[in-house]
Amino acid sequence: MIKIGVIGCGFIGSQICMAIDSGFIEAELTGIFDFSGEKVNSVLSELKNASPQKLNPEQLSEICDLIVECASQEAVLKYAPPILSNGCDLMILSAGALQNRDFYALLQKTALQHDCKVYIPSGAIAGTDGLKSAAVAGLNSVTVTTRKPVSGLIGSPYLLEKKIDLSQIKEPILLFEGKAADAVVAFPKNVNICATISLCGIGFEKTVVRIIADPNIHENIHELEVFGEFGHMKMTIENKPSPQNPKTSYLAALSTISMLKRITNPIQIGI
Ligand SMILES: NC(=O)C1=CN([C@@H]2O[C@H](COP(=O)(O)OP(=O)(O)OC[C@H]3O[C@@H](n4cnc5c(N)ncnc54)[C@H](O)[C@@H]3O)[C@@H](O)[C@H]2O)C=CC1
Ligand SMILES: O=C([O-])CC(=O)C(=O)O
Repeated sequence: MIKIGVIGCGFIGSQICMAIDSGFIEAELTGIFDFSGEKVNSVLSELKNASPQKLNPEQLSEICDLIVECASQEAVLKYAPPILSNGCDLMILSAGALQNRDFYALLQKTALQHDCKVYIPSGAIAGTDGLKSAAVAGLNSVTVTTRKPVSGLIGSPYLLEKKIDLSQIKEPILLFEGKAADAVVAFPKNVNICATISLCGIGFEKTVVRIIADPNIHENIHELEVFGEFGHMKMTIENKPSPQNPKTSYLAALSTISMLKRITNPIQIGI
């Protein structure tokens, strides 16, 4: 059975641990890590079957086949290179960290050298299958429009830096319009999907991102619009936010669980 380690015991991490614990993902939950001991203990207290060790990321990578990062972009920057250097596969949720070209190249080189893989689930967006296929023939434009309730945006570096107070807004506001490379830095906990879309399509410099704060919605709504040689694609997804972390959509955890099921199954369906 594949040995899995989890970094980050928040919403997504706890959902993965539960899915392994229940047997829905056929794997061994070998170890977990979070810089909050409270979060680690909270996950441990909910497990019925698995008994993962509390280990740091380097220790995890010595005994696991695959580590799932569901912590933060900083965690990816710090832990991904040593994990891959230990020959351990890595699944990345905080995909915005990959906007740095040198870092992306380092991960690619390290993974190749140590014969391991980096997996990026589709997360809170849909349409990555069609986008990847379409990219083969060439794309003209890719635009992501993200609309979130105010509670899902509060605390973002962009709002703090620009001193934008959303608490009293009554109508939707366009907060950001620009390239994905800047969006994932300005809103590191909100638009990791834009990194995933950039990597599937035309890259961080050409992917256009719009971020709207909408006080009248309760869902995280993402629209993807693509033009290319294949034709035109338009996709809208209305995600329920997780009750534990309003920034994160429930679908992000489900997509990670689905990808882990795929990896642990010898029969592969879809691209
Ligand atoms: N790719 C995608 O589509 C999506 C990606 N995300 C990203 O996935 C990650 C996890 O999301 P959630 O589970 O909702 O977050 P969360 O905030 O519920 O949990 C994150 C956990 O990681 C821990 N953590 C943060 N930085 C750490 C570090 N450097 N070392 C150790 N522990 C650390 C925190 O203490 C917390 O317990 C976030 O970065 C989030 O932005 C979220 C939604 C969609
Ligand atoms: O969960 C979502 O709707 C999107 C999100 O936070 C991210 O991409 O970082």
